[in-house]
Formats: sequence, C-alpha cells, structure tokens
Amino acid sequence: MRGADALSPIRVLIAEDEAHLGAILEQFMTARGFQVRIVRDGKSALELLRSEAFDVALLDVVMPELDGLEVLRLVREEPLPPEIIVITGNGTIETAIAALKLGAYDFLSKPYRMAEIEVLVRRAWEKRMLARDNHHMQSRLRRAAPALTFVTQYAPLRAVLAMVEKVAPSTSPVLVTGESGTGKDLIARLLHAHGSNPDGPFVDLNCAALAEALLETELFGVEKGAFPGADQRKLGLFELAAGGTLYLDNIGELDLRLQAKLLRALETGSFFRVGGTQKVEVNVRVIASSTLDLSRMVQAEAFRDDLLHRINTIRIALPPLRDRVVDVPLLAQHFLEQFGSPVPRLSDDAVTVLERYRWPGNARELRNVMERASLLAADGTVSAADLPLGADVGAGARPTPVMTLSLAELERRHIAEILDRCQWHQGQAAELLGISPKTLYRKIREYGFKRPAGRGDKA
Ligand SMILES: Nc1ncnc2c1ncn2[C@@H]1O[C@H](COP(=O)(O)OP(=O)(O)OP(=O)(O)O)[C@@H](O)[C@H]1O
Repeated sequence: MRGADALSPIRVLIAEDEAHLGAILEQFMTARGFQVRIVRDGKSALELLRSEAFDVALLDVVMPELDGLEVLRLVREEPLPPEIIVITGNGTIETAIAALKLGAYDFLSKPYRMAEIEVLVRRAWEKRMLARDNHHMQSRLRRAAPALTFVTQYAPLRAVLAMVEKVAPSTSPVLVTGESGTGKDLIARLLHAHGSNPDGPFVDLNCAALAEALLETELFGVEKGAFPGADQRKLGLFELAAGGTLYLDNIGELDLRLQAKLLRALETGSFFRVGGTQKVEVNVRVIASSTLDLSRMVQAEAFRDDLLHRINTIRIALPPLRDRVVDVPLLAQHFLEQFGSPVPRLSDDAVTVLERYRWPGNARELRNVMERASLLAADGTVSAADLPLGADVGAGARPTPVMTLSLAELERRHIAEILDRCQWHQGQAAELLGISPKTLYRKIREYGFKRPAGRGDKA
C-alpha cells in the first residue's frame, strides 16, 4: 500500500480547538508518517482547505468561528474535496447523522483512541485514492493512451533515451525541444511513466491553442466572482496535476506576463488563482516543450531569460526525422503494427520512397502515412504506390491564378490547402506557413474553417 512511508505522505488537516488534544494528535500523526497541518478554529480550517490540497481532514464539531459541520458543508461544495472525518464531542447521534448526510466519510466520538484515528484516516485515504485512480483510469481510457515506446536506432537519440530514464525520477523541470511531430509529447509521457509517481496525474496543455486570458484561468484556476461569468471556483491545471506532471506544450506561446507568473510558481511551488488572495501550494513536475528556438526568443525579448534558465535545467533535444533516416523503416514498421491486423509488410520500393522523403511533419506525418497505407495495402504488402508522398509534391506545384484573387482570399486558400495537406495538424501547418500556432489558430477562427471529422490528432 502507498501511504505514509511512500513518496507522497498522506496529507492531513486537523481542526481541533483544544490546544492540548491538538498537540497530542499532531505529534502522534506526524510520528506515524502523516504530513500534518493543525488549526484551532473553523474559519482557519476552511481557509487552509481551500488553499492547499489535503487527502483527509479531521474536524472537531465544536469550534469557534465556524463549527465543524459548517466547514464540512462548505468544503464539500469545493471541487475535489478531501475525505472528512468529524469528531463529535458530546457524542450525540444526531450530530453524527448530520455529518454523514453532509458527506463526511465517518465520525468519531470523544474520547477516542489514537489507533482508531489512524485506522480511520488510512481508510478514508484509500477511498480517496480509489476514486482518484478510477477517475484517472477513465480519462486515460477515454484518451486511448498511445503506446509508450520510443522507437529509435539512431545512436544520439538512444543516448537521449538513457538520459530520460536517468532524469525521470527527479522533480526538476524539463525542456523538450524539436520540430513538430518529433515525439516531444511522447518523451513527456515517458518521463512521467518513469517518474517518482507514475500513478499521479499527467495533465497537458497546449499553450498555442488558447487565448491569453483563457490560458491564465486554465493554468492557475479562478475564484468565484473574479470576473463577470466566473460563477464558481474552478481549479486550474496546476492544481489538477498535483502530485504528478504538468506538460506545457508550446511554452514559447505564453505571453510575458504569464511567463512571469509561471516562473514564480516554479520557484515557490505556489501561486494565486485568478482573483484569489490565498496562496495555493502544489507539488507538480513541469515539463515544457517548444518547437521554437527559445534562446532566440530571449534575444528578441519575447521570452524571459530567467524562465528559460529555470526550465532549461534538463534539456532534451529531439532531432528531425530527416536527420535520422535509419529510424524511418523502423518507425514505419512500428506504426504498421499499431494499425494493421494482420500487420502488412513493407516492400523494398516502399522503404526506398520513405527513406528519400524529407518528412516535414516528422514521426507524426509518417504515422499518418502508415495509417493510410495499412488500409490500402493489397495482399498484405505496402508498396510505393500506397504512399501518397510523390503526389503531394505534385499538388504543391500546381499553379494558382493569383492575379484574380485578393490578398485575403489568397491567404484563406493557402491556409486551407496547407491544413488539408497536414491533415489538420496545426503545429505542422503553422510551421509550413511560417507563422506561430497561435496566429494560425486565430486565422482558423477568423476564416471560420472547420476541422473535417477524423482529421488531425492534436490541436
Ligand atoms: N520515436 C518514436 N517512436 C514511436 N512513436 C513516435 C516516435 N516519435 C513520435 N512518435 C509518435 O508520433 C506522433 C507524434 O509525436 P508527438 O505528439 O510526441 O510529437 P510532438 O513533438 O509532441 O508534436 P507537436 O510539437 O506537434 O506537439 C505520436 O503519435 C507519437 O506517439
């Protein structure tokens, strides 16, 4: 069982107004390996429960300011509340029933034995873990988690993989760089899987896909009433990733103000929700990725030097596929195994075509090409004719009647064509168009383009 002696101790809040009893409880629980915070009144309990993540809370019913039942009621309205055990002083059955009705895990009457408390707290924690694991498993299943195998025979990349395993258990931030489709997301997932808490959440955010204001609330959460329309508190991804990994894809797209907020969060392990006045403390491993050259962005004053230093502690650079031709047939085979059943064979002429192509969309493009080829393969063999690579070059060379078009119309058509060629992979399309993914995202909305069903595997 994970728990007090494992990597992440069980976090317990004790709200007890009798100082002597509180001190004994704190001492006992700390000695048993729990991570304990203690407060003396209901108001402080509520504040702490709202600002920090706890697994279990022990609430005395009779407390100044707010009584335990009221704290219980208010905390149960929060997203992801801890399990709560209510301690009744007078032992009335009515209070106990009221607590259970309000959603308490259980109750204990004073006087109680310390061993009883420990057993109850562990059980409450197990219930919480089961619920959380179940939630993670469901979301993982929903996302149909991609296979976590990084295929390569290219020696420098094998060295990178060895480093990934070595640095995975540390909690330092990691920066993964490389062109779109080179496998940055896959590396982030591998780091998480080999990390100190693989069962913890893996939360990813594509910083290129959201507008500034949305990004901030998405990342850091928002307090109820922070702005019109914020009608309830929303937890940010930083909090949802507590005890796990937060993967910030396209970090170069964060604006300078958010970069400053992120830096502070990384340095202090805490932040304020939008509109919030209470510090939220979290323990999250941050992995950032970028297709852009962040050092050049620093020179252009578009990226903070200090943030780059902070996330650059561990840097993993992925080379483009065209620089490691040795991997092309290997990866092609790997993807065929994912799509084909029975798995088709690659003919020699197909391998030659694959090796000659430059793969601007890297492994993702190869994956898409293999998905298509596995459908077309006749007699269980993928031949050169099943690969659309030559045809693509031809399409790109088609003359366009530019003289009769306005500049905006020309832009609209060009973007539509590139999106189509990249099968709606926006990172790749932005790269081919020479604009940032965020600009592309804006243009897509401006021109009202709609992603055709089944196109593109990532925003
Ligand atoms: N070396 C590899 N072995 C196996 N699969 C790979 C490899 N590299 C990439 N892939 C697969 O190719 C696809 C694209 O990779 P991934 O999403 O990790 O790229 P990325 O660099 O994060 O792209 P982007 O910058 O556009 O977000 C995924 O399906 C991934 O699993």
